[in-house]
Amino acid sequence: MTPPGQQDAGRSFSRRGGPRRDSQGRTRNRGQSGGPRQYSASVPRERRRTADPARLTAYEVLRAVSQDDAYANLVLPQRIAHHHLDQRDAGFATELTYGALRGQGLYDAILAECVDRPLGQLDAPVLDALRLGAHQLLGMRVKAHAALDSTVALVRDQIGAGPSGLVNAVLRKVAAQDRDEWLDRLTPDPTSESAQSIRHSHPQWIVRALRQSLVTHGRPAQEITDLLEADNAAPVLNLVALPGLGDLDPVLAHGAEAGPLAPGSALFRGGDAGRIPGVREGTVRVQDVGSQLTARALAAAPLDQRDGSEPERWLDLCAGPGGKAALLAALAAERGAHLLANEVAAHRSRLVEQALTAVPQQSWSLRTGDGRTIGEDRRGPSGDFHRILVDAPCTGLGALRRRPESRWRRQPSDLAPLTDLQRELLDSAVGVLAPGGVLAYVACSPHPAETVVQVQDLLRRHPQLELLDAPDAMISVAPGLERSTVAGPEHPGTAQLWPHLHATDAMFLALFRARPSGAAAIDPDQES
Ligand SMILES: C[S@@+](CC[C@H](N)C(=O)[O-])C[C@H]1O[C@@H](n2cnc3c(N)ncnc32)[C@H](O)[C@@H]1O
Repeated sequence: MTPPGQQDAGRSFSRRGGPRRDSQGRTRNRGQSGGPRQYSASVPRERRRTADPARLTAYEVLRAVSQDDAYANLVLPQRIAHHHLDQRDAGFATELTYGALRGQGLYDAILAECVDRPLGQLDAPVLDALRLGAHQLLGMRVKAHAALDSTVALVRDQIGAGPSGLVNAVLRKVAAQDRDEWLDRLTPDPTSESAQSIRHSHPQWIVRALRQSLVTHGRPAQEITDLLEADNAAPVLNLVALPGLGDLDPVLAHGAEAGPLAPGSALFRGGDAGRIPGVREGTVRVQDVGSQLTARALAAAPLDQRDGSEPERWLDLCAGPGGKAALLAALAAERGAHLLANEVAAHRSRLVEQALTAVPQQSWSLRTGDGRTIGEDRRGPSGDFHRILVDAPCTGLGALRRRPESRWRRQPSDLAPLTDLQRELLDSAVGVLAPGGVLAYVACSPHPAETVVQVQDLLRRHPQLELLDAPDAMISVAPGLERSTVAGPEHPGTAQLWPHLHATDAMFLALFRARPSGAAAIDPDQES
């Protein structure tokens, strides 16, 4: 497939029937006549002035991300629709946007070698355009002349003629070496942490945190390379047919394949999710398989000493935007249980409501409020919940492949306030957990401080809790899952999924059960 703009660039290149000459008759274009360069050497002034819509789309998303702190996955579909991109151009714009965002660390390191001033002194729009050019040159199969010509046209069109000469000159330097040559030049010792940070385009503190996470969860430290690579691969769309509501057959007939791990799941590589049968109706939902497994494991975990005379009450304490709530509500509806979905942010609470529209109304209700005050609404023991999900706000280090810009936004200093909030939300949840009820703690992060340390601390603070076997609960809903890949020897009761092993987000799950009143507490240190 010829990338957008590549044919155009080729046409403008040959329109004059041979190399261009300057007013003295000197050849301006040595790239066409068999020299090593593929790009046009024509002066920028003579190039096309308009940006092609696919590249313009990617540029607009990068601008929104760096200027307005926008989320690429939310802005990109809007810009694709605005520019009426067909499927091919939409695919190109998606790869260009996400690739440039994920690869930003590597591309900035390369650009820094090619610019005669610190990158921070470049205008932000120019830097974004350079990143797009660099990704086309080094990360996509776009011919060098097309990458250059189209990026310069984009700059002329969107920023002005002034910086187009700089962009042209810088991208020529970038194009003078291929990706491997750049990697060798920038990282002579490829095994060092700083080299891995550049090679795999992750901030160094995240490389360190992920390596530490692997070791904590019983994985070899060498897997860090696979993990970082998995973060950079475009994720396949994961789908779930809501139990009792969604139908997977038309989804499979539409070109999806059955998901190998989770029941009722499918994987789709064909692009536009909106056209998949059931997605518009909300009975089939886009949801990472790891998320599906954590919700299903909570629903499957055994309660203790319940007589079953009254319907189970379930709580999703941090529900927005509603992915797990929708799956839980559908499971609750099948079992005659009721789910209360709670979310603190009003706009995210509305997203939860939308996510739940396909589920019968009598099976769920919504609360918009701080999860830390949920106990204040409780009136006597009837307010206690039998199954509670605490999918707390976290660093999201486990979902870097799906949120391409997030690795550059997160800071190490984010960790402490997040772990404080996780602890407070967990304590609040324990306060409304019925005796014999099950609490699931989920984090979209493998970071030790957000996972196993939270578990140990919670068990210490609440001796009435026992740790259930989360890997077992997961395997009970996903028989294809190998225990050794989710349970480490030091924390065998907790489950950790990995992008490079399971093709899911790095989701963490711990399950706790409140001992029924009167049952003896056990020393938590012996238990975990
Ligand atoms: C990791 S997300 C939950 C994802 C969700 N379970 C899903 O599957 O779609 C965490 C959510 O917690 C919400 N949140 C943050 N602080 C909260 C609080 N104090 N009480 C309740 N929710 C909170 C955030 O707004 C965010 O929507």
